[in-house]
Amino acid sequence: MVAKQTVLEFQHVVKKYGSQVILPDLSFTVREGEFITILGSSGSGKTTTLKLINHLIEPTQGKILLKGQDSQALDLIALRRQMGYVVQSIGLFPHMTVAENIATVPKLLKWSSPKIEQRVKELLELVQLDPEKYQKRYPRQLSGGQQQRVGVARALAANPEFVLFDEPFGAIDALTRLELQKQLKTIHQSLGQKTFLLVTHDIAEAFYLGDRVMIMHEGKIEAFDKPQKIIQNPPTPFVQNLMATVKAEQKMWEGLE
Ligand SMILES: Nc1ncnc2c1ncn2[C@@H]1O[C@H](COP(=O)(O)OP(=O)(O)OP(=O)(O)O)[C@@H](O)[C@H]1O
Repeated sequence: MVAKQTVLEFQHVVKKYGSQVILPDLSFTVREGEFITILGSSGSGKTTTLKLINHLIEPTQGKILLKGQDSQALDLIALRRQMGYVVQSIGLFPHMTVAENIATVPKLLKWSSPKIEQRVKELLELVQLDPEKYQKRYPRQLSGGQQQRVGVARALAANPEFVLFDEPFGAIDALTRLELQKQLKTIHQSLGQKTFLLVTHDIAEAFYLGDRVMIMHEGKIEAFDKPQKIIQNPPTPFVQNLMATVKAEQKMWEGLE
């Protein structure tokens, strides 16, 4: 099997706000088509890491390479075009229909109307919303889960190579969340070469979705490996504690059976 190329690399990235060190020294690589989940407690630097990738913020020191190129040297618009971004608050434009929301970036890129219409339909089908039924609705006429599906469709609209998800299902009820997690996994598999990075503090979500899971604590990587490997061999006391919490929770459920 041919090894997949590295598409993202952090080289000794430091992020500080004033004298507060958020990321003391972060290095890691991601390969094309991987689904990476970033798990960590509140304030561990997960969102900061995502924001650095799409240049919402700049590193204090160190380099971020995108497909081998220093991302600071890249044109910001071209860089953002390669990246879809999905956030917890969804951020759909309230005065635009579902179709208009999804079409935002294709319109900026001046795609033709038939091409945009076709893409909107295709994406709504991908996220399992019937285009006939939903494309003319406004966000307020959708449930939270449906809105988040539109958010995913919008992020994928211009066919970006990277999609960044920041707690996309954080505000969604447990049942819908499970459904969306399954769908997202299928979407990632069906798209083939897209690289997904998803931030969460839900352990089950991170381990279910990630080809590799990055566990962060106080701005440092405590583990970055396949879920099974982390479960079998938790590399640090922090990760061991985290795994022990999962086991304790399982026991609690077994006790109820
Ligand atoms: N603009 C800023 N100025 C100063 N400090 C900031 C700024 N943005 C984030 N921080 C701090 O950086 C740290 C990491 O924040 P970050 O949002 O990356 O955490 P997180 O792991 O995503 O947490 P959560 O799960 O709560 O969203 C926090 O202590 C936060 O207060």
